Amino acid sequence: MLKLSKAKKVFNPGTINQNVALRGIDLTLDEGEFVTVIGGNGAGKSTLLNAVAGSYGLTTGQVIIDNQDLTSAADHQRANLVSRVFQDPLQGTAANMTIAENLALAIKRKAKLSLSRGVTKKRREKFKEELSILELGLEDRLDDKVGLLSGGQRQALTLVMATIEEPSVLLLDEHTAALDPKTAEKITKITKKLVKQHNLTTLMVTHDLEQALELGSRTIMMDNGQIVLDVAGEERATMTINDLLEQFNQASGHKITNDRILLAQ
Ligand SMILES: Nc1ncnc2c1ncn2[C@@H]1O[C@H](COP(=O)(O)OP(=O)(O)OP(=O)(O)O)[C@@H](O)[C@H]1O
Repeated sequence: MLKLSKAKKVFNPGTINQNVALRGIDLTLDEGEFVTVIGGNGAGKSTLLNAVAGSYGLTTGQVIIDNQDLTSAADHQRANLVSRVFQDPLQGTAANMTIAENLALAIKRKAKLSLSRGVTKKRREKFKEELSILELGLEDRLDDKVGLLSGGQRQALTLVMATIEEPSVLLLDEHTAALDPKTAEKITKITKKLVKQHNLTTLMVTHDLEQALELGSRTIMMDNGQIVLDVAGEERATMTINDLLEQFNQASGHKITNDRILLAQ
């Protein structure tokens, strides 16, 4: 469960560069709920994820995960609860380590075991099992260096690393944006499978409106540091991209300005 309560973030307060990035966000994700987040440039999407991850503190308001108030906890203190996958497929994995060693590191973060103890026979079986979900054949390449993998394979591995220990909250930060369309589609499918398999509470920022409606069960749109639209259920299930853009225009009073969304249309 994730709950943001009256979350406000002001950058450079009291200076000429003061910028209110979040204007009192109230957002609750139930256990296992998968919410997609869209919005224009500078709407506050990254700031929202950063606030959950603890990359920086909120100016006011609260972040609650599994009924624990983590508002003042730093990112390393939230590492056991929050996993995040970034846009760059090279960011989440260590190129000069093997697939098995990378996965062992992901487990070690929680188990506090040494790396050598991390790659046990039993764990190799678990890694194989997890990797087979991807249907990329990585389960047969446990001892290959990650640097040998393609961008898409690395992002798929990053997703397994982020989900294998079943974090309380999974944050996906435009994690398919840097991939070619075909690979992005594969990673989208893998995301769906892994989130379902582990029943993860997930918040995903995307500029791909089709993906925003395809994944998860609820979509929120942000504008100027606020949630201006929150759709789920039957309404969302029958929604087209045009409907979504139209509703955004009505709710925000202007057309969406996001270079990447516009390029993708
Ligand atoms: N570290 C920072 N210092 C000062 N201002 C910041 C900082 N990070 C973000 N901002 C400002 O906060 C606002 C929200 O930014 P944020 O990056 O969250 O938007 P976004 O919705 O992710 O946009 P985009 O889609 O363009 O990446 C913007 O006005 C941005 O300039």
